[in-house]
Amino acid sequence: MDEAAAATETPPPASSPEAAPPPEDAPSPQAAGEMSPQEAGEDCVIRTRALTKRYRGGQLAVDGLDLTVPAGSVFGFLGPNGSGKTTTIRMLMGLIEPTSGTARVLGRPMPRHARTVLPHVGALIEGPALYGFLSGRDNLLRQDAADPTADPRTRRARVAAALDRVGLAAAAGKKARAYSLGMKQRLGLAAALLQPRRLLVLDEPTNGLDPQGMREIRTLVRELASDGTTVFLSSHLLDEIEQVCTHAAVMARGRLVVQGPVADLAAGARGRLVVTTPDPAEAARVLKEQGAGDVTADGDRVSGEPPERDLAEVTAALVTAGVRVRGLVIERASLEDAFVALTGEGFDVAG
Ligand SMILES: Nc1ncnc2c1ncn2[C@@H]1O[C@H](COP(=O)(O)OP(=O)(O)OP(=O)(O)O)[C@@H](O)[C@H]1O
Repeated sequence: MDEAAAATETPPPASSPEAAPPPEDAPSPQAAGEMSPQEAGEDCVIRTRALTKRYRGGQLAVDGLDLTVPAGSVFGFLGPNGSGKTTTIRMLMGLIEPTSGTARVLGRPMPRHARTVLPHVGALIEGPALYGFLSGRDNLLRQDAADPTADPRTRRARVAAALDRVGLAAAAGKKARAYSLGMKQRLGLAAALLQPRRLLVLDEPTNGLDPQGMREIRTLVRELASDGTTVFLSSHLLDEIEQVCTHAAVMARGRLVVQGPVADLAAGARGRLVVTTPDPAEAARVLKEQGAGDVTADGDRVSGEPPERDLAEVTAALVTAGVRVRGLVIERASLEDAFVALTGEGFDVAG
């Protein structure tokens, strides 16, 4: 934990107000192997090439990552614990240096352009740093005061608006140590929203929250995205990504497994044929005979990989064999199915 522990978790504020970085990078001396602005793509909010991080202890945490996050997307960065998500986010935010490869955020190379990029990025990384003895409002006032790009004249109004946005207006005067975990997460989000942002980077924003708290954060993420902010959100929860994200990248053991629109990723995996019947043993036999793969029976539910042939034939074969069919459907593949199909392993690795 040496290097990361030494780094601040909150991105360093810029030391002088600077204009929004244009997507086309100003001509600047570029290191060999760095992307040209054209390559970076104007509509990409985050783009990495062969991004790699090996920690001092020798752990290869991120291995040759090529990530492309389109502008306006809610991008889910998905992977089991230890797959390299936080390490990637730390590199994107300029908190740690990559071992090799490049990362561009808002069209600019990081960490070199951190001072111009970070004022346009709201980040919530590994839980917000809060002063327990201060109220939620005072925490935000203090954070805003530490940001040289923030206008002090509008500070109170912006803090009030951010608290309102995350549903903490009524609890604004309460000491942060009395906040629930969900309220602390929301306060962290409010801190990320003190200024208009082009990109929000949220590392496991629903971690440790109860289902209600998770729903609230998800709703908030959707609202923020509908305002045009690109949201990059890491999670180890597949259904969370399916519910809230337009795009996703799947990581496993430091490597990118797949990325793209969520609908396409799930469609890449075939659904399962599910037969509901009081005759599961006979149904399983017929399904296997008809070419279904990986047939399993659970109570009155028999499922398998759909065979190539017409389902009408499968249904007829079941009926001919005397199987009483109550239902026969193809269940839509989930992102989890896609993950399992792509990696050949379950999702709860090292959970
Ligand atoms: N500071 C560090 N020093 C050495 N190894 C580290 C450090 N931080 C993380 N690692 C290792 O790098 C790998 C990737 O960790 P990382 O935290 O990036 O994964 P993650 O996908 O974010 O997982 P989690 O959800 O558990 O945070 C893990 O094997 C982890 O043990």
